[in-house]
Amino acid sequence: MLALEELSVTYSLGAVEVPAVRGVSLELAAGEALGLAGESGSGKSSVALALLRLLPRSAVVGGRVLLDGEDVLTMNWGRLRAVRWSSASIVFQGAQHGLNPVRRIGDQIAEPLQVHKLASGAAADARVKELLEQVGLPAWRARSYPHELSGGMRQRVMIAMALACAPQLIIADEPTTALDLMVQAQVLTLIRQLIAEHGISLLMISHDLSVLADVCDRLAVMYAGRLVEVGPSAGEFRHPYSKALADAFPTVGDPASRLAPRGLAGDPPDPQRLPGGCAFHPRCPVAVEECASTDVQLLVSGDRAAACVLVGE
Ligand SMILES: Nc1ncnc2c1ncn2[C@@H]1O[C@H](COP(=O)(O)OP(=O)(O)OP(=O)(O)O)[C@@H](O)[C@H]1O
Repeated sequence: MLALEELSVTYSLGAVEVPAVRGVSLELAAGEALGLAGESGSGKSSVALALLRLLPRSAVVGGRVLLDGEDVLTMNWGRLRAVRWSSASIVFQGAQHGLNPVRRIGDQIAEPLQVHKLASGAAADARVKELLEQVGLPAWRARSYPHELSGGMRQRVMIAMALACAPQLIIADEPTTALDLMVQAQVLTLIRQLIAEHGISLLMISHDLSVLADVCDRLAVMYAGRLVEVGPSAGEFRHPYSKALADAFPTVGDPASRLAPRGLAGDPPDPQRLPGGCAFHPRCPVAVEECASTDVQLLVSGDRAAACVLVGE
């Protein structure tokens, strides 16, 4: 249903070029949930923004984004407007910034319905109530303003908006990062239920692999703008970076794992000064000489692909 082919994003800041995404190829089947993981600055949000063409045209320097076979990057504005919300919608990190503080919740949820001429008047009101109930909020909340809701409730409203036009794909960028742990668990359960009930595909982005593994069928791990591993959520990671990232977070449902010492030494590289060879090699606990010179591509073996000279075919 969704295919990214060699997607590349480079931000130009005057004379400075920041290569944020470097040749990312990924596929997402109908009804599948795919998690995109990586540390801050690895390029995850740039992928999400490029997907719905929410970046300046000059930033997407290469590749294709095929949604049901149609390239989002080259479609005309009319078609793009139709695709946004109704084929694919996005739930951003930090819901409080996504809602208009001076408009009632119900009016904001109804807006995509009206723009896409799917419902207006009483029919839109009825759909808003239905959507609020689907995300676990009482229908009377349609009359509330964003400041009258908690962070978790506002994130539920964002999810209701994303569902409004019954899209095939929802992109959720760190949907629970700004929430406390209890509310985070509730929102994750809600996302899981909704995608299963409505057969929606999900691209969920997070730095937290344990959260992604809890919701998604497959995981893709990014480092310095590249994919370093793609494979099923169940099963062992092969790339040393994915392993280190997985070790950096406690496992959902395993309280003992919270007590173990965790962390990943060093910092991600500056995109303007990427190390030669594998970009992870200066931090890699198992790097060999070859890693400094070999820029290895993703190698598929079984149901998993990893970009590491030590993993092999
Ligand atoms: N508008 C921009 N102009 C210039 N550089 C940018 C811009 N947006 C992102 N970058 C840079 O691109 C790289 C990738 O950023 P991006 O936000 O996509 O990563 P991320 O993995 O989503 O990180 P986070 O989890 O912190 O959002 C970073 O080096 C970032 O500083």
